[in-house]
Amino acid sequence: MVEVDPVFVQAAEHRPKASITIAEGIPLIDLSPINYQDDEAATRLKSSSPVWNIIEEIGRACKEWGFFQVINHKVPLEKRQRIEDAAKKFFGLSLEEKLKVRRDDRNVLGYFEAEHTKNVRDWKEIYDFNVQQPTFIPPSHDHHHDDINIQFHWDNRWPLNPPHFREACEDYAEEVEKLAYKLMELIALSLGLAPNRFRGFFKHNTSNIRLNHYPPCPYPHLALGLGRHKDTGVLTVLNQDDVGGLQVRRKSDGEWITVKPISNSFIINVGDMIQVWSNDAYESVEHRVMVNSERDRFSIPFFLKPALYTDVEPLQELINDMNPPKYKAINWGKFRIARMRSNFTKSNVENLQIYHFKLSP
Ligand SMILES: O=C(O)CCC(=O)C(=O)O
Ligand SMILES: [Fe+2]
Repeated sequence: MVEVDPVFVQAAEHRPKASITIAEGIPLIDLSPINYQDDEAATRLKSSSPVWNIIEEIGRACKEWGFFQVINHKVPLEKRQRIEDAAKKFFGLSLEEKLKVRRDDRNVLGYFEAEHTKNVRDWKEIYDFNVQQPTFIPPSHDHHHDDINIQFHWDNRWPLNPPHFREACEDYAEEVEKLAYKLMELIALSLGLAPNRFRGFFKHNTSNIRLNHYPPCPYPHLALGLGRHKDTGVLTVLNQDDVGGLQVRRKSDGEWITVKPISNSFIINVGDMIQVWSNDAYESVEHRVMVNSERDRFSIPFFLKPALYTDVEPLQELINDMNPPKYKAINWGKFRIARMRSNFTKSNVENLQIYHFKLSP
């Protein structure tokens, strides 16, 4: 009998059910008609009808699910395989080796094995790196050395092993970032906005990639690889392997639905900041990760995030007398840092959420 470490045990209502529901409904979108990789001209959208069909499908998926999957996305398979391989090799190193690049209470990037979500420890180990260098930009223009400016740093910590780890990570990041910007154009169009409406928010972006490793767990009925949460950023582009375990909370009935892995696809989900920009037209949806007792699972999310100094608020074009703004401005830097703090330790208070910024009706 394996002794259960109580730090990992989920409250009864948050444990996975014995019977799982596989998602039929998560829309699968074929991006074949979108040729953003070819040349300069192709990066501008051609408004052919197949492209408009995709825009419509994306709009519907964002409204009904907050999630969709894409195939024929043009991220080269070889780059994807290289980072997957690098992740496996990195997590296969000794703990002592991995701890050399462990994140600490000043620098939030690197390896971490003790993350908590909603105050319960996740059954996983992770490695985070930021996509843009230099990664530290003061969250406000007024250069005050207040709490926020001095508490955290974002400096990538690259391990010496495996060899070419950094290169594999950076090459993949470049590709997946292009896909994320293209998806943001499509999302903008689906909201009736100019395709480049969001682009300016990412000049000094704080986007990051996370390598997740969920080892086999002796009590998968009690623990979760990653507890229920919503992604705080703008958009997530997730690469999951063939093991499965991601569950999405279906908006129509609140049921947890397992997302079936499809090879060489990406799972896309709307983050909190799209919810605010779109004034709740598109909502960020809860999801979680189940573990199993037999197989290691690996996943690689790319989190698209704005510059720290960005004030995120409902977009002018989307609000009017009939649809007044539902949120006051959220400073991304402050929001992110408040959430970062809560990831480090167990605490009794709920962490900061976008609904704390809701304006009363
Ligand atoms: O591992 C997964 O499938 C999901 C990961 C995730 O939701 C996250 O890291 O925010
Ligand atoms: Fe997530």
